[in-house]
Amino acid sequence: MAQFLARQVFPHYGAIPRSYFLGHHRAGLSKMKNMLSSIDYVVECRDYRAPVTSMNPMFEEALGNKKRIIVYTKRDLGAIPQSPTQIQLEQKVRNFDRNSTVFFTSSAVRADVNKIIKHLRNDAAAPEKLTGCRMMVVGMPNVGKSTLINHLRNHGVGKAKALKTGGQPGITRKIASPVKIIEREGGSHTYVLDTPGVFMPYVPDAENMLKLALVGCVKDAVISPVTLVDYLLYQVNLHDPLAYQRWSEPTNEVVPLLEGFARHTGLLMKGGVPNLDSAALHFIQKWRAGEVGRFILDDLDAEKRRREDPMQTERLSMSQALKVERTSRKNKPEVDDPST
Ligand SMILES: Nc1nc2c(ncn2[C@@H]2O[C@H](COP(=O)(O)OP(=O)(O)OP(=O)(O)O)[C@@H](O)[C@H]2O)c(=O)[nH]1
Repeated sequence: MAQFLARQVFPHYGAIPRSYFLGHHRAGLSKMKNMLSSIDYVVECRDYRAPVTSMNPMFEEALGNKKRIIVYTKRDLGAIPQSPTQIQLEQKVRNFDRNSTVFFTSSAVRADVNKIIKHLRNDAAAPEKLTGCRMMVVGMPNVGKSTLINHLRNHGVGKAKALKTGGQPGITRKIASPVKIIEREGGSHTYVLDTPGVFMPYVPDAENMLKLALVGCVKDAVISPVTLVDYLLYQVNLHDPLAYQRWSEPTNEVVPLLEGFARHTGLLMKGGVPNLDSAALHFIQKWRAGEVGRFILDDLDAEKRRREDPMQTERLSMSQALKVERTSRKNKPEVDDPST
């Protein structure tokens, strides 16, 4: 067989929607801002598999200078534990966030969650306040905020799950009641509020929209699953073209890959025709479960170069982003909220 050459550029960015800013995102963000005066501490969650792209600049503006930690969730899905790749990429991410305290967690790994509890025991105390310390967990939809709070509560005060979690974005729609995660003698306990995931009003770069959809920040119905798998295939091939060898030999063509996958997994329609949409959704789920390679979607070296170039560092401000979103809504039929 001729040597396989992976695509170095993804060629299909054409018709990707750039917005997924739903009513409960807007309302959640505004409520967070209004509540800020009663909040002592912010935990910002980002997805480990898209550490740069899953950072929502809206939070920078909305949450101001509150004391904060950053937690990169779903660590188990972004690299092999303890591998040199994991160590290197975490170092690079830490370098981006030099002024913040940063954690990388797999919710199921006790040691990861305990490190956060240990830090918060010292750092998130408010002994002068009768109400204790009130923290808010924020982040893009589906990054694992509620799951993290459930684990903090379990490891912190030994109590069972308090919040509903799920594989699609939008499970938490309103700011929840405070959940106690640390108990202290004298009553200055630490409480956490869960918040609805908030997407950005406008994503200028179509590739970032594909990354956010792949990691699950966007509902699966918003972008065609075959397009998403095509982008995923481009990414998998850059990392390890043998990661899908159970279903296909290395290829840059999404349709033969999905046909092979559908045949192996029985996703066939009448007459044995492969069901490509269904195969695409299942293939994405396999990747999200860590079964098609564990790697991150962001190119951290390119991001470093971008940050070092002062001409490129400018980001859209909140009002600019909202303006672009309003204009694109006027020009196009609005993206429905498929979850309502
Ligand atoms: N593999 C893995 N899955 C995780 C981890 N943390 C969360 N998840 C899964 O990610 C999905 C989303 O988790 P949630 O806690 O509901 O996410 P959320 O940020 O609260 O979501 P919204 O309600 O949309 O704001 C669930 O299926 C979790 O089981 C993790 O560290 N590793």
